[in-house]
Amino acid sequence: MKNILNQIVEQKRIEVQQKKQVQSIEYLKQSIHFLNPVRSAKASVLDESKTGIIAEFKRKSPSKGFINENAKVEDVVLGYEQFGASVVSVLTDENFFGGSIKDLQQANEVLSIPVLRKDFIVDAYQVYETKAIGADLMLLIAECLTKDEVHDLAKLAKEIGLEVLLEIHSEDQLEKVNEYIDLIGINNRNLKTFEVDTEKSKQILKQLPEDLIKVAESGISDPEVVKDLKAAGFQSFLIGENFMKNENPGKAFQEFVNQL
Ligand SMILES: O=C(O)c1ccccc1NCC(=O)[C@H](O)[C@H](O)COP(=O)(O)O
Repeated sequence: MKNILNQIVEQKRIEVQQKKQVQSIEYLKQSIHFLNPVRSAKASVLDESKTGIIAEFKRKSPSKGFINENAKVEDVVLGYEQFGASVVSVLTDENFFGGSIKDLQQANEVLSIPVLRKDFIVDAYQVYETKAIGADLMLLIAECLTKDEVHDLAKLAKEIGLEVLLEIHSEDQLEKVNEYIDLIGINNRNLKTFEVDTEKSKQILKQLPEDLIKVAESGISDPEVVKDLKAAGFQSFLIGENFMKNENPGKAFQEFVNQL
């Protein structure tokens, strides 16, 4: 049986082919020449006046269904920034996460901190698109890409001025790390069972390359876990649902940060 990631990627490939019919890759390439340089996520995570948290705007998910369907992007992300988020992550996948490119553009317009495009990138077209919509960094998921694909997509991203977060689910995926990766994330969520185990991040931590920013991802809902992961050596924490499940995610973020 296909796991959820296989299903998402299959759908994503169809989507990308459809997009190419509407707007050519050549058009996208031309449209990125006049864009501003990126706001560095690496620098923002290392900035000690901030929390190291990558706070996510997430309307729904395959594991939880609707979390906060009608949340207003600007209100949420400005709350995140005001109370010390280092980066804001915006899901742009529509089918499985209820996100959109418009959500990312709206976030980008009001934020000073870097914006991560959270999607399932499998084609160079999406890398140009990520730059064209104004994101500062993009996610690559090792589980759904070959070593060569990770290399080529990350290299292209760097050439056009994007930073790259590579997400891994297990130690054997570390062989896909290359010189174009800026941040490495360990996803605590098992994509077959949706169970989260925040201890998983710690188990792989010691084997991560020294020079990369280390991000613990998914299932974090307790400030004590952040403290523990920080003491273990993580510099950054990607958190979505725990904030988004509240009516006022920005306020939930503030209360969480006050406990750190
Ligand atoms: O969130 C899911 O259910 C999910 C399912 C399949 C693939 C990816 C999924 N999530 C993407 C993410 O990486 C999370 O949104 C992110 O790490 C934040 O996680 P959380 O704090 O648990 O919302």
